[in-house]
Amino acid sequence: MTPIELTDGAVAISGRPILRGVDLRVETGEFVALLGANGSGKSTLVRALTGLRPLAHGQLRLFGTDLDHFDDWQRIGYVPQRAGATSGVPASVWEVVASGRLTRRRLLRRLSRADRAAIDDALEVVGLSDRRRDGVAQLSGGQQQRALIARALAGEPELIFLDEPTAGVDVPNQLALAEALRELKLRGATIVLVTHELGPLAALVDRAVVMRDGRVAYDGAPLTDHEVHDPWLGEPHTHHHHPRQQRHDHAPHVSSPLEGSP
Ligand SMILES: Nc1ncnc2c1ncn2[C@@H]1O[C@H](COP(=O)(O)OP(=O)(O)OP(=O)(O)O)[C@@H](O)[C@H]1O
Repeated sequence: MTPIELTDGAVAISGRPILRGVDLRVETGEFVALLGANGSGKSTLVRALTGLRPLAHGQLRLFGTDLDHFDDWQRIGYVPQRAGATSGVPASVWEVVASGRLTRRRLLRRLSRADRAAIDDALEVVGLSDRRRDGVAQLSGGQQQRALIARALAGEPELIFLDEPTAGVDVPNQLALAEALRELKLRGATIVLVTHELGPLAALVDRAVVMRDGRVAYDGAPLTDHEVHDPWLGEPHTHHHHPRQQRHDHAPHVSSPLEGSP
């Protein structure tokens, strides 16, 4: 089942059009980077794709089911932008990660062995096993970000959205994050990641979707930062072909960071 199929999606906030004519299809196991300038609509698109922001127009299907009928939310993980996410929460790292297991647990049941194993595994993947007893407030910003990612991973989602996970994160933490995402990708997860700059994540990304003024301006092979700013992208692409086709078309001309990798 195709994880995401958005057709002609539009979002308006307080009557102002924010997204228009957005077509986005993401296949199982794809790692898609959502790029674009501040205010271009990346976060709004992710909120629309997770059902948090209603569509004014268009159709969204998640895992083959129309959003109106979709109720399998445990298949989806969402790591929102970090600002304020953990402020004032006197929880331990383990508790934060364990909270991500809630959607899989029956209310008022004790944690099962499977729950505990998933929590341990998530901590391991993001490299925070040794910090499990610490309060989240004791962690650096980058480590807090990893704890939030582990929380999403504890639910064992098949499709995961991450909004700016590397913003304000130092290089060692970016590398740890890239490691965690590589592991997720190896396990077959579908990943949609919002970012300004790919940095160490570039090698993992299969496809770049560049937003501009609430529309998809480019959908295809990942570009280097230099190419994203090239004048030939000045005219928004009208996005007629299938992304795979487009990626193929571009492959010979684009020095993608992926070329030559498996
Ligand atoms: N809750 C809101 N109320 C009013 N306007 C909003 C709201 N959320 C987003 N917008 C507007 O929608 C547009 C797109 O915002 P969005 O956050 O989706 O962009 P973005 O590409 O994610 O940018 P950033 O990188 O700054 O997060 C912006 O003009 C923003 O001001």
